[in-house]
Amino acid sequence: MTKRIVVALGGNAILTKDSSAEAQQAAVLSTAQQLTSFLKDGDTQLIITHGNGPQVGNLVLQQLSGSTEKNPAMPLHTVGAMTQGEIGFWMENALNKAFAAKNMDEDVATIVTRTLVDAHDPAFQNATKPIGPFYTEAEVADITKQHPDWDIVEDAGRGYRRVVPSPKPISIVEADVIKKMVNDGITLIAAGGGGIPVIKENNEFIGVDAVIDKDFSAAKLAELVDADELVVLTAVKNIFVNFNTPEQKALTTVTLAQAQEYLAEGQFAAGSMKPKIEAAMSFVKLTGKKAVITSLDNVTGYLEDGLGTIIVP
Ligand SMILES: Nc1ncnc2c1ncn2[C@@H]1O[C@H](COP(=O)(O)OP(=O)(O)O)[C@@H](O)[C@H]1O
Ligand SMILES: NC(=O)OP(=O)(O)O
Repeated sequence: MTKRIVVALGGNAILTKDSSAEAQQAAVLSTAQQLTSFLKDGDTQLIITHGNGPQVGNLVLQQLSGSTEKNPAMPLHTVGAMTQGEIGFWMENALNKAFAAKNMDEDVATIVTRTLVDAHDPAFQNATKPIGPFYTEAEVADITKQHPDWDIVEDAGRGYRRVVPSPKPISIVEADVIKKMVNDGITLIAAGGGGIPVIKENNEFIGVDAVIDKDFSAAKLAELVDADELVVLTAVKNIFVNFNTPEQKALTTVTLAQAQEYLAEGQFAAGSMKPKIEAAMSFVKLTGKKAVITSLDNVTGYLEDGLGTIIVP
């Protein structure tokens, strides 16, 4: 029976250290090589979604640095759309190459995707999503002078970053089109960067300035396209309780009830593992299907031996 999988790619799938186009394309190629394993059985449909935090923030900076009255900087939602094109292009090339190397004949495409959000989502009053580069404490003073309207916060001990609002996805506008395309056998890159945030007014979609968390959009997309599995690929093979302590313990199969307990205990860091587990849990709760959180380099380990953290009803 055909299986439909939505994969959410973490930051390390695209950007390691070097932000150049060459380095990001090299990272995307190595990601694509791992992803081909999902299609080995010839009976799986794959929808790939990815983050855009570093890219959208960097592109906003480039927009601002060259902006003039005749050539104004584009708003954040439109810059988000640009990153879907940018990363989708890299991913298409990489998948073509990776499939060809394995003599696999797969069509690939990217769909510029809009994600519906609530104009009254409280997230618009409280910026939480880090985008763009990291700044040192000394650089923050300078950046704040240049951009007094920006919110800048410390990001998990790694430096300071600009944060923007990150409303929760209500729906994915292109969900039905995506379903049709995967049913036609196309490996699809969709809802990149969490999707372009839009609100609906008088039957029209209007872009709003925010960056949606790709793990939440992936879960919403997986729910709307009736996916059999949601697979969140990040930098760790398993999620842990007592993470980074001597009592650290890897989680293998976890029920929703257990995951809820760990969440309530504060086992998962906000802004990193917490949104992933929340997104995974929401998919499992709403669909009764399973969600997986593991690393990119464990794709084969998961597919062949069930390794990773698997969340079940
Ligand atoms: N309880 C936990 N178990 C495993 N990893 C955790 C936990 N809490 C925080 N993390 C961190 O969360 C990271 C994943 O979040 P992040 O780097 O934001 O994801 P992304 O892959 O989407 O870029 C892991 O690499 C790990 O460093
Ligand atoms: N949009 C989004 O969630 O991007 P990152 O995963 O890169 O933060």
